[in-house]
Amino acid sequence: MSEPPSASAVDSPTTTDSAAATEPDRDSSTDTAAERPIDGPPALVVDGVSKRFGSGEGSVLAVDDVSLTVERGSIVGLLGPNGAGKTTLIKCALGVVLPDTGSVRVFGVDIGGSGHRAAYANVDAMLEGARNDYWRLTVRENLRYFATIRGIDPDSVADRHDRLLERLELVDKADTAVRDLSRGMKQKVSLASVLAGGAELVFLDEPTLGLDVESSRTLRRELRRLAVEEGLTIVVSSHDMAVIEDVCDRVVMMADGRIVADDTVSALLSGADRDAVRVTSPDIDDDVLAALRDRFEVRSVAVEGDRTSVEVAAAGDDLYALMDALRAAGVTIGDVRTVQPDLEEVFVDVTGMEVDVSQGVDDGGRSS
Ligand SMILES: Nc1ncnc2c1ncn2[C@@H]1O[C@H](COP(=O)(O)OP(=O)(O)OP(=O)(O)O)[C@@H](O)[C@H]1O
Repeated sequence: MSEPPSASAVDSPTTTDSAAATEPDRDSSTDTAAERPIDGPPALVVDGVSKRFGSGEGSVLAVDDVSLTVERGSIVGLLGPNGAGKTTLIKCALGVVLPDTGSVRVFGVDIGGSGHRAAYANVDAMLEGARNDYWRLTVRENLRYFATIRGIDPDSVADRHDRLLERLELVDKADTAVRDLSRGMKQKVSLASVLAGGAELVFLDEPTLGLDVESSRTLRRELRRLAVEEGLTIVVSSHDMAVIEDVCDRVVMMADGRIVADDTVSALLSGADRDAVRVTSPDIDDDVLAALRDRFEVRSVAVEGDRTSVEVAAAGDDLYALMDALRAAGVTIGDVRTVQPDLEEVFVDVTGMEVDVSQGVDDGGRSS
């Protein structure tokens, strides 16, 4: 049977009682989302967490003294190149990996303390895409199953499940076995399953992996709605900049196990030193490009038919100098546009690394 393990069953060398992450006992100290007041401590407080794998020379410091607070009802994006420590940090926050130092509090409860089961009553995760679906069960049965293992009578949340199916455009597939769905559909079922039990804090690792453009848009819309209308707190790790830019209130960038930037999307974009213009003309040949490269920072060149576009870092006086240089070279300017920085460029600036395009992000033709 092709029934992959649930997110709670992620292998790790050092684990706590991993079942606590997604299959908590509903003891008297836990309450349901509806019962818990909206005010209260932050959804997540990570304080000075470090995690090293292995020992001696070959060891890896995956997370290096990271502190982070995530307010209730916010969506925080976790960005970083491969190996930056994102997944390890999430696993530390989930209690699936034990940090070497530091503490994690979930809705005010220290997960290292005796209350860890209570802490996890309202946390769930989608790690590694569609792996937490039960493929022999139908879509609706999956939702009922995941509500049940969180200690919730599935009949009592049937309306919520109907809404989720509707919002994620899964109504037509509600009675279809998950194994018969496309990869993208399975991905959406995974998300619905994570949300089915009413967890108040969810960690989503690459939630749009394998989704087509339309499905990705639907999912992003639903994530925002869940945060804004239902107060869900979401920590999303993705290489897909569109997801991060679209849905996140705030972005935390990691590199080499450390946080290297932590701000709102707009603040990160406006702080980027990225003033540039893109000039398009049929007259930009190799000689013109060489002359431009001598005097300016040429960011990219793209050739389309008989027209060449060149993106040059230029603002203020540099912009006048650029225009003068183009005129002197006999270039007829067909089109000039200012280029707004995007999150991908901020990411490259901050981490000094390229986004891994194999993980679903293309470079928008900038890599010529
Ligand atoms: N179980 C483990 N045993 C040994 N090393 C590990 C383990 N898990 C992660 N690492 C190492 O820790 C570092 C951080 O890995 P992690 O998976 O947290 O990064 P990431 O930012 O999530 O990367 P990606 O974007 O590729 O998923 C890497 O060098 C990785 O090889």
